[in-house]
Amino acid sequence: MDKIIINGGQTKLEGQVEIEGAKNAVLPLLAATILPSEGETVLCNVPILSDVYTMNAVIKHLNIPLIFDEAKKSVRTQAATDVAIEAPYEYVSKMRASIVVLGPILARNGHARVSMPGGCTIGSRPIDLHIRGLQAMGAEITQNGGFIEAKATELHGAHFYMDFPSVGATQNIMMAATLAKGTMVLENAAREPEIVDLANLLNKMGADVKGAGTDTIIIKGVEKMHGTSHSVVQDRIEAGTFMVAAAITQGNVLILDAVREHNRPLLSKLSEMGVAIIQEEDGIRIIGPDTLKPVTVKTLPHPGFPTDMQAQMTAAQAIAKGESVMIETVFENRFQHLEEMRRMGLSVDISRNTANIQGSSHFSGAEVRSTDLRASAALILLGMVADGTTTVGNLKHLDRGYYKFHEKLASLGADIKRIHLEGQDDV
Ligand SMILES: CC(=O)N[C@H]1[C@@H](OP(=O)(O)OP(=O)(O)OC[C@H]2O[C@@H](n3ccc(=O)[nH]c3=O)[C@H](O)[C@@H]2O)O[C@H](CO)[C@@H](O)[C@@H]1O
Ligand SMILES: C=C(OP(=O)(O)O)C(=O)O
Repeated sequence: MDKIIINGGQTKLEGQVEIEGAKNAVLPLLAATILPSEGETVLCNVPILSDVYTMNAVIKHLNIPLIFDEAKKSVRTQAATDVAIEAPYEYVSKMRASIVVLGPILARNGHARVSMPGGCTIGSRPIDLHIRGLQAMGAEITQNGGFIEAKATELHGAHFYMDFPSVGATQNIMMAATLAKGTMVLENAAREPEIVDLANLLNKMGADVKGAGTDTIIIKGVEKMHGTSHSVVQDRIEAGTFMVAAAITQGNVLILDAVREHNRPLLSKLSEMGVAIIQEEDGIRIIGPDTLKPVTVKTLPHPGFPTDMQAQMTAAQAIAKGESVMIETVFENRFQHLEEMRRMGLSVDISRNTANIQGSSHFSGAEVRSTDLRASAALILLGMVADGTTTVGNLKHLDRGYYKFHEKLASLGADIKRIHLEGQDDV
């Protein structure tokens, strides 16, 4: 078991930080390597994360030769002629995003079996929209023994309206439609930058996808697809996490190559809090003020405020002068970090999906435990401004989405280290 130990209170982060390729982009990009029937695919700027190893294992299990060169941060796959049909529980239970292999396996084989993803600590993770979209394209879907099984003699295009712009359902339907007969029109589609990145890869592979990044995506089916090369888009959530880190420590940090367009809602809220945001040639500089102003934030699908930045933003609201409000509309159970933050002195009232946070200039270090991926980052952030020592445990969540997080913070001046305790496992 590992723990992160932070001596906080005095830190003012300074310097510049490099951001990895996006976890939430690379996972569907890896799933897309199922689609080509010829050639090699090379993905560059691949982040070194436990979720990437899990998705690599799924792809290899499907008979697709894959090499992950960590030194070059690249993944190479060879198109397979005999793609297997099943993604077992072993992988899907580790990572719900593995459900995005359903559409591509079905497109290649006319038959796919994927273990049901189930819920997770941040809320239930239903896949009704994935299923209804594939059914609209002619797939027959059954659920049995914890598996979802999809069969289609021939997938065809259709009009499908999603009553919520689900990221995963958009990706699954897009990928299934690339090799279908005719034209698929997907309305109220998710608009995240990671959707655009997937569409770009699919088009380089020979697919015909238009409109990604808008709420209507049109996919014209093609006969076959081929390998290509592609660089993964930058992780806007990792970039956003470092923006908040600079903002709360009265820091001055250049987030290298950060894309303003991808982080517009966060930058707008940070600016409302009094943070200086300067666009430079090499990235975006964030300068934290002496005192942050309180803000009301509501999470929404892109281009609204991302739920994946909610926990980190509450660390900023916690130290703002006055009362802030956080409304979480995407996942029903994503406030567990606030309970841990109470151990450090946070005063918060939580009622259903709304947290009223009383800002304070005094927090004290404590032993806390991360409950999910972004909770782990948020606790580390608050640990940097709390007096004394904060110890953050259960880091398996952090390792799903952040590469060398403590080393990057240390290089900006934080007093932070990671220790390994023999013989004790995360639970
Ligand atoms: C690997 C990845 O990219 N993960 C991201 C992706 O997750 P993911 O793709 O799972 O998120 P979705 O956009 O699908 O889910 C958002 C909401 O829609 C609901 N829903 C979803 C599908 C469905 O068939 N039915 C349904 O009701 C979910 O319960 C949830 O309340 O987008 C989320 C929302 O931005 C992010 O927090 C995750 O980091
Ligand atoms: C919730 C997240 O990821 P996932 O969908 O992979 O659980 C996240 O990245 O914050």
